[in-house]
Amino acid sequence: ALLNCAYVKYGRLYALGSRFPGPPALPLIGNALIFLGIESDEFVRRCAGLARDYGNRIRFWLGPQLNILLHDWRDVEVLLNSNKLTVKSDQYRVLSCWMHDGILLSRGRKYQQRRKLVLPTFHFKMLEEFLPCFQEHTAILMAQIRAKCANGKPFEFLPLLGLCMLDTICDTAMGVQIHSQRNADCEYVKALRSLTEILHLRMFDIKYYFRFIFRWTSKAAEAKRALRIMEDFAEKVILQRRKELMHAPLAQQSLPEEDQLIGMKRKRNFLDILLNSSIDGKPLSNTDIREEVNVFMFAGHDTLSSALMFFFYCIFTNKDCERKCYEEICSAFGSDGNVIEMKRERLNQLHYVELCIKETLRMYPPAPLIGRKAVEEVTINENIIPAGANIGFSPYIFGRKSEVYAEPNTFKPSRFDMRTRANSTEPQPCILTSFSAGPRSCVGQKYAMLQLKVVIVNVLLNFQMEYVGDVMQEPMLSSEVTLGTKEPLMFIARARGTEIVR
Ligand code: HEM
Repeated sequence: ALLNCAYVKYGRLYALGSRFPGPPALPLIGNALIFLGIESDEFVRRCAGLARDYGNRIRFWLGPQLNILLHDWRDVEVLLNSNKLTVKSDQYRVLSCWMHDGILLSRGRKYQQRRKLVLPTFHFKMLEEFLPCFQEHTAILMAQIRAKCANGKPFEFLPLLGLCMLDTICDTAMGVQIHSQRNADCEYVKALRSLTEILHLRMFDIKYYFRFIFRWTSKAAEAKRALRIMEDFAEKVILQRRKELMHAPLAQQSLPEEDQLIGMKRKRNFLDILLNSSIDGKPLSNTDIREEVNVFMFAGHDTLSSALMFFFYCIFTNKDCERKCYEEICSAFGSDGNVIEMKRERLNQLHYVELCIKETLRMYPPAPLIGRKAVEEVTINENIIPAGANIGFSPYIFGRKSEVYAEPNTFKPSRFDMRTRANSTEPQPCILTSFSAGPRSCVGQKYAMLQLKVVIVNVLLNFQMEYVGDVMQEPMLSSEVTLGTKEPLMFIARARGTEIVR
């Protein structure tokens, strides 16, 4: 009877899975050894190695779990745009202790409600209101870099960017100033860091993957403690804000709905919007709100710091691009870095900077892997994907495909310039998958673009930097939850118009 059950459950999965090429699998554990105990820098290389050895459609087994990687652009298009493939893959399950049923993980009707709820928070008027907040936290980053200029030594840029993004997302998501740029040792920041690290371990290291094993490890206690700190923090903020909003002047509450969401004069944040929202006529509970706030915190800071670090690496190692970005910024904002009037119309003029951002995201996508689960059998361009299979797609591997991007290892922002692409000989289509696409695309894309531009404008107007490392050798990448590098990327900075002190 057991064999019969196993046959019914896994027979078709196995039969259809075997049609895809992939490394030889061992009984019971499948290909789990490929990922056993690997370091984060190995992960990207192993996935890229699989794609090189077995092509655009690959399968590998993690125990009884079938995983299929798709990198043919026709498959990717179907995968990302399909309404049948919106459920996240099993790997995301480890995030559920933190995100619970928030927009990132939820599915079905709940997901549709959440997406509808969250979208207005990214309305362009709302984003415009965030500009002073972006600028305020970036000004502290400028002071930090200035301090690095003074001692003239190479410094690691990523931690500075990370704390700046953390301060900003906390402020825009919850309206709270945690001042992590001034005090990186605060309990909340440490908890967030430790949790993100453990979650990545859990996603890919088989030692931590299964809950019944993980719960006995020291990491489980560490994660539990970090989660408690963060949940308590968010809960306190929500309660406090709920109380404040209850006492908000009546005049504000009688504003038309659109204005209530985005038009109020005082500084607003995502939390306020969620507190004013309802689903099926019922206001959201504290738990519902906490789930969404957690998603923002998770999705909205490491992605941005990774993108910024690679952006600066790309342009400081491509001096011509740096010069063009600088000139464009000067023509929109003037050349005085001390008096920057941050306006959306000006940021919109930064066409070349935007091309450089896109090109950076192609070469170094902050979210290097995206996963979906086939809950029912689906056909993608004549290939049948069995129900129960995880389908993975890596924007990193895809971004380096020569069939899609000519000279994929060269930083060439013009490839995204639709104004010149009409006469281009480059392969079509030139798509950017770093924010995903289709029904589960990144809702924070516009927020991200604005925030990136604000930091870039400030840094380029105030500083010139040099990358301290071998310009001819691409850095070795590592994949934690977001893409990073094995060795830190070091830079020397000097205030514009002065000499580098060595
Ligand atoms: C450069 C920065 C960013 C990149 C590259 C990025 C990339 C992505 C990607 C690839 C996904 C799809 C994940 C998946 O399908 O599993 C995603 C989803 C998401 N992102 Fe972003 N993101 C960025 C910034 C942000 C920011 C700043 C926020 C919020 C403030 C945000 C909020 C979200 C949310 C809520 C989702 C879930 C959407 C859904 O499932 O419907 N992201 N992001």
